[in-house]
Amino acid sequence: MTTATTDPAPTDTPGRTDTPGRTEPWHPAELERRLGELGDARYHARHPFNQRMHQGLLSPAEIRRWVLNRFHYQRNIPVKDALILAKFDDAQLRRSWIRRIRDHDGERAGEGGIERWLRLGEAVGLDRDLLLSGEGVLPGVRLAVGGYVGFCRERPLLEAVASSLTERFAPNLMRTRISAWETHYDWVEPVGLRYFQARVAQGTRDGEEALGLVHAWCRTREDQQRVLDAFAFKCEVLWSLLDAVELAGSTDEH
Ligand SMILES: O=C(O)c1cc(C(=O)O)c2c(n1)C(=O)C(=O)c1cc(C(=O)O)[nH]c1-2
Repeated sequence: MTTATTDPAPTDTPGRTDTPGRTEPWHPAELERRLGELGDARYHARHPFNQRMHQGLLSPAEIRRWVLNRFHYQRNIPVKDALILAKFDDAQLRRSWIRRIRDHDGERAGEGGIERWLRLGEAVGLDRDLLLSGEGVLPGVRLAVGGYVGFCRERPLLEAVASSLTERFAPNLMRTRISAWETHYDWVEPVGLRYFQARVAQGTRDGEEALGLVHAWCRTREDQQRVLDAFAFKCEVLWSLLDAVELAGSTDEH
């Protein structure tokens, strides 16, 4: 963690003021333990759809439905990161956070995570124009993604940053996913896996950065509880997205 060595607490972080009756924060390790416990129980790695994906039980139509719907999440990540960026009043932190937008949008057309996801689409047999059109995105997926973007727009900086802490769990899930796809879905062209391969390092770095900021900003146990609540909310976003994708399968032929 290179950032947040001074006092970058934004004005919306309540710990800066003398709130009567505020509770001393937990040790950072205790906050991390609680995040870990929540993640173990509620991160979408445990969702039945992901479990079936890892066991090789998804049909090509289900894989395609997931890729198409997850594209709606992917294209909104830089939007929510721009909303978070606008809340920072510190140049160094903005400089660091803006990297997330570059990771997804690339430096120029044809690069970056969104492009890699479009190639994943092609690798599973989906035309990039279809993904870009937004056609076929399920209502529940729109609601879940809209909920995440809205949360980052409306909530204070501490909570918006904390909602990205699920990324600390993503690298392990990516490793499991890559190996499951190589084993069970060999009809997918390997170039499609590049998105997941790149996210292992990006997710690790982004998750650690967000954790460092959260530790630096939490002055009270109430702040830390807000972090846990934001994290739980984000777990629900990811879970709801997969619920919608899973449910659509019960009415589709595949
Ligand atoms: O495929 C996944 O399971 C997964 C999970 C997450 C996550 O846990 O938030 C992200 C991603 N992927 C991802 O690709 C990504 O770019 C990303 C950004 C963020 C975020 O909250 O800022 N989460 C995630």
